[in-house]
Amino acid sequence: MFPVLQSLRGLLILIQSVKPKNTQLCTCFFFPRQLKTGTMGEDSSVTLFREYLRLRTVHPEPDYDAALRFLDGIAEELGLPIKKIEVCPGRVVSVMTWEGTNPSLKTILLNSHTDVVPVYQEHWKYDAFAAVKDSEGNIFARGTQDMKSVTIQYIEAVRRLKAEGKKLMRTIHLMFVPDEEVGGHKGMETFVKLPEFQELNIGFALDEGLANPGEAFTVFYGERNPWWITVRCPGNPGHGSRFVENTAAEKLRSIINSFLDFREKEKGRLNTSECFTLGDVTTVNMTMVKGGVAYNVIPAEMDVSFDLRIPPTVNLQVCFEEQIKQWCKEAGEGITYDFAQKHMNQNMTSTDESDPWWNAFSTTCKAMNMTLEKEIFPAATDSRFIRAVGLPAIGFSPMNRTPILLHDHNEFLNEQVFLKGIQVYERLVVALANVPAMTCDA
Ligand code: MET
Ligand SMILES: [Zn+2]
Ligand SMILES: [Zn+2]
Repeated sequence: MFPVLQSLRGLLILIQSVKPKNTQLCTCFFFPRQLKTGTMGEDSSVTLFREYLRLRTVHPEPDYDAALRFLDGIAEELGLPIKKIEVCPGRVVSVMTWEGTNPSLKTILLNSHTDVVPVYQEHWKYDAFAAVKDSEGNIFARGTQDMKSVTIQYIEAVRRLKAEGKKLMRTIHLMFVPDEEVGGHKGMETFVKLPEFQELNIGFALDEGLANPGEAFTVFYGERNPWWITVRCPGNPGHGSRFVENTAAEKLRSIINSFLDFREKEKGRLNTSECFTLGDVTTVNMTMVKGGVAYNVIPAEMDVSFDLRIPPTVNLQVCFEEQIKQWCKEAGEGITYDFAQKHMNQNMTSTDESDPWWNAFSTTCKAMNMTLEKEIFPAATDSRFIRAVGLPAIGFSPMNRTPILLHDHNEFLNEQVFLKGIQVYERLVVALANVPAMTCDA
């Protein structure tokens, strides 16, 4: 071996060993990000993605300041203005804007949330915030699928279009929102009601979707409604050695049975119908139980919580809540319930070929030989608040040939899939921004 090369390698190993594990060398001080190649021949978009994955915007205490600084840096690189709106104390929405040639037209929103859900680190192959890339190009980190990939893909698509000197007709807003993973109360739910949201003059929105393990890409035109409910069962207390009447536990059992019997029925409906996906049935999961103070004291109250996800086609107020009331009545006296989430809006976005937004979206995908599978989103995203104010929104994360691993251990995304997604957005952004003026623009 040439001694020079050998010592260069030695130097690199030395640098690698003194820097914190898995942090980036190149983007920090060796090469500016604009270069096509980042770390060790890696595409600079991938390097940026990995850098973003390392920010610990994880609940219960997300480092939102780190994300805000990161996004500020990007806005500066891209030469785009960035606006910050503090919707609640410590909860800031940032909006980066690329103005179109006709700024009076309705705009296109590219939305993404900056927070991620917690991890069980002991179940991960690698540090969940190290963004390790294995020999197959799979990048492991919390947020690779949900949804830091999409954030960086939007950014990189816009960066490339700008670099090509493209001018788009409609204005593009890239929006970065906190707290999606905890219900959006201090994020999108509040923001859509503010004048600053109105001022964005949005005509159509893209937000997150899900990976598809096959060749196709899944797109979501509606969502199930999340209902998070706690049922409180009061009862007579007493000594643990007696047959006390009317106990909390007996009521609790009845409630649990009612909810879980319904769960079985819905599971059966999903499994027996070929044309149903998860978004077409109601899921019920018992997620928390509380009550009791000692082995030999019959408790005065026992509470149980459920996570329900209800398809937009179910009559929520009349049928569903009545059903819950009935179950409570059957279970005994004094049972009450309250909601931590009770989304009622059931707006869906048109996927009719005559709809100009959908037409632009779907024909662009077709032109790229992509197959689309249209579904109802089984969980919940910030799209529900966008649709609730009457705007069309499509949930889409360009990840095919990828197992669905959001919120799971060892969440990953392959770098080739990630890179392909940037090209997809490049085409989609152009198509959507150039949808001709229509009646809603007036
Ligand atoms: C119901 S709040 C949404 C939080 C998360 N996105 C979920 O679907 O669970
Ligand atoms: Zn998400
Ligand atoms: Zn999520």
